[in-house]
Amino acid sequence: MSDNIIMHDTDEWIKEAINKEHIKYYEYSEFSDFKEIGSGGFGKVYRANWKNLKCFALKSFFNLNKVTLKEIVCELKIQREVDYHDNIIRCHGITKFESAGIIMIP
Ligand SMILES: Nc1ncnc2c1ncn2[C@@H]1O[C@H](COP(=O)(O)OP(=O)(O)OP(=O)(O)O)[C@@H](O)[C@H]1O
Repeated sequence: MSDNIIMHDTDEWIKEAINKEHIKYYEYSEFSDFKEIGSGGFGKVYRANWKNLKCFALKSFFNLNKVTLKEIVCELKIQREVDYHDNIIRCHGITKFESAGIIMIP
């Protein structure tokens, strides 16, 4: 399988999950007051207000390439299996800013 196909499949998995409402899509413009709170191997983590109603942690990615996309899909699949547990941080959805995808956590 070529890299392009992997990229396409992974991208399609996210689009399909959003279309089928397994993952909620948030408009990036609904967030404000970003504050950097941490960083990991794939990118930075921000705290931001959503519609001035609620705060979320937003996980951003330095480089949204095929490897990162595969990691995002893998993390979302694992989260789906374990998100019933109180000690597991839930993924609330996904948003997109320019070329950088961001996953949200409460
Ligand atoms: N939901 C959250 N609430 C508060 N802080 C968070 C949250 N998620 C991540 N952080 C902060 O951001 C840092 C980086 O988190 P992230 O999940 O990106 O990386 P990691 O899992 O620690 O490392 P890697 O990405 O290399 O596996 C954490 O160590 C933590 O300080």
